[in-house]
Amino acid sequence: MTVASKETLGFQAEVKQLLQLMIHSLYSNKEIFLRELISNASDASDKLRFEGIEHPDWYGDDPDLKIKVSFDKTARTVTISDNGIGMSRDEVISNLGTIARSGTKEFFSKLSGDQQKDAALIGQFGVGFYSAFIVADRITVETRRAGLPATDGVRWESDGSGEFTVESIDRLQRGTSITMHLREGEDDFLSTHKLKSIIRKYSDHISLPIQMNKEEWDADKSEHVIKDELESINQSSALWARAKSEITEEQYDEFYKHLSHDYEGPLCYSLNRVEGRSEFTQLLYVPARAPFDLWDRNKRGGIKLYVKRVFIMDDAEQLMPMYLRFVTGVIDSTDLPLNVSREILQESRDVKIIRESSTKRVLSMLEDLANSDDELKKEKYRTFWTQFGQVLKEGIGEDQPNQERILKLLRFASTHTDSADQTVSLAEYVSRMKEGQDKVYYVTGDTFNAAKNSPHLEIFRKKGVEVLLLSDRVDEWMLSFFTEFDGKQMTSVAKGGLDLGSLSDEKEKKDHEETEKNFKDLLDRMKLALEDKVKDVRVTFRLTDSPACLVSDENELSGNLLRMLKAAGQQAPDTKPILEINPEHPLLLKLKSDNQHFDEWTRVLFDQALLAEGGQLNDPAAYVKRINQLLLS
Ligand SMILES: Nc1ncnc2c1ncn2[C@@H]1O[C@H](COP(=O)(O)OP(=O)(O)OP(=O)(O)O)[C@@H](O)[C@H]1O
Repeated sequence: MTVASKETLGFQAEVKQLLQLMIHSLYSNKEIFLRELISNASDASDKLRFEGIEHPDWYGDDPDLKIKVSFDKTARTVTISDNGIGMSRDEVISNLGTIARSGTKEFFSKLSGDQQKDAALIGQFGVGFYSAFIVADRITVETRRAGLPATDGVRWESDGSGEFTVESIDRLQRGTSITMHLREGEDDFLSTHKLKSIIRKYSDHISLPIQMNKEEWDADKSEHVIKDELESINQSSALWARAKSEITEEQYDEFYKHLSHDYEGPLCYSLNRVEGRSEFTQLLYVPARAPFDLWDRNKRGGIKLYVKRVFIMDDAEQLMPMYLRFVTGVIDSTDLPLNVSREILQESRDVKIIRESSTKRVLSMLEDLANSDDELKKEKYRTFWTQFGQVLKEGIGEDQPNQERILKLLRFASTHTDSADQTVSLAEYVSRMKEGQDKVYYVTGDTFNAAKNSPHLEIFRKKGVEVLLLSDRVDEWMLSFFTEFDGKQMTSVAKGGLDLGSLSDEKEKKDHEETEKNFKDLLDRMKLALEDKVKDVRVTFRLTDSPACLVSDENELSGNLLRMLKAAGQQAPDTKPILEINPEHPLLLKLKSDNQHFDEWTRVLFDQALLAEGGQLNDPAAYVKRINQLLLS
């Protein structure tokens, strides 16, 4: 197929929207465009280094990868050039005309129209190439993909208002040149000093040289003149390969932003060189906020793999367990082969060692925050937990060898604070346990309120025994992987017979036996009335205010888990709950002595117990009808 030499195409609707937003909301931080373009140029060089392993001829007579920044005062342009992988015509059209990225839909749905809030969101989404339009009213991109002939060059041009043009050109050198025609009033950028200082501020960590023409004072002309000779502006060594003492906080931060496309700095980081059986460097960051696509299993980011400084792949998922997928960073291995593939990674012994070591590093970083007395670190751990706690919980099932360590990092809502904030650790719970208490009690619910108001908690509140309130979707699943903490059994308050052990005294126990005998008759009749609904009806002493509640048998799935399974379209076993009644409640006392409408009352009690624990009625209309009949009787 022959392509028309010059064609005009429209931007994808989202690009137009993004451009509008960006120009208005990021103006106060406009110099970031340079960081974004240099970051892209660096990625393009990484890609060439990788693809060049198989195609060494692509380097031709231009083997030293570098980035050049220049400006032209007369034409009022700034140009950033690289000799990286470049783009073909098709790549130009899709890369610079659309946004093909996971999380795009979520991003657009979160925009509020409020400039400040949206600016933060855009930053988080990643501003990228299009940020150049903040300072430019026209952009010209000239590029040629490595490996293609000089006649396959492409020129892309746009004023950012809705359309762009693409045409074929001859281009001798491979790689990409981006020329920004500056808007009125942006002449500040036409200065060596200004550009140098922006590069040093944001892009010092870039591992290839970023070069500019030297500028020198010419005594004869009495002015600064620009020479042909080039100089490097940055240190141009991989950040993780530098001595720790030479890396500043800002450089760690900027490198993180380059890796993660986050506009905020990380929560914490850790740089280590591991020597011994396996040799590698790991620079790992925990972000301060969850990305749009945390729950998307195909999300980008994660760990970049390098072998002896050569970039190999993005998102090397073998290097970090799934439950730590929020960690961003670089692993640079000395032992892996350069032509390593994802398949090889899966089986490599070196990769296993790296993964185990990285996992331990991340857990240590988190422990350092979680166990610190420093207010700032404590606050950071709270932030971490709010953003990533639910993901970390997956580790309880996924990473048995580190389960003990992860358990100590868990934080829960609890009746101690009665707040939805998850701040209580298991160790804290244990330290507050009552004299004679030998179990860790918890309740699960669909929502925090369902858990907090569960009738099962009544006796615990009365006796002042703390109960953990669990309402994250992952909780039930997680609980199936650990049965005790610090030798204390994890015990659901909604399962099995309530055994408060030595928390009840002898007299209480005697009274209970007596009551149970007294109610035997009533229980039998209720059981008959609810034959198809329940497994058993029994007396309970766990309730103080509610007339009845449902519990499941010790070895059966809880009502909450059954509902979750059904909601997820999964096969749920057909189990019946146990109805427990409060022998002191007036409704039960009435039922005991009054035979009128016995079956209706019993059904209503059952339905109410189901509603109270967050369940749904099978036949809500029948329930309403029954209540109305009873109200009238
Ligand atoms: N200098 C370049 N050389 C080769 N390809 C490039 C270059 N600059 C951009 N691209 C291509 O254009 C795509 C879009 O760039 P853009 O900056 O908008 O997004 P991104 O780099 O993928 O993510 P972010 O927006 O977070 O920077 C890149 O993914 C890359 O494929």
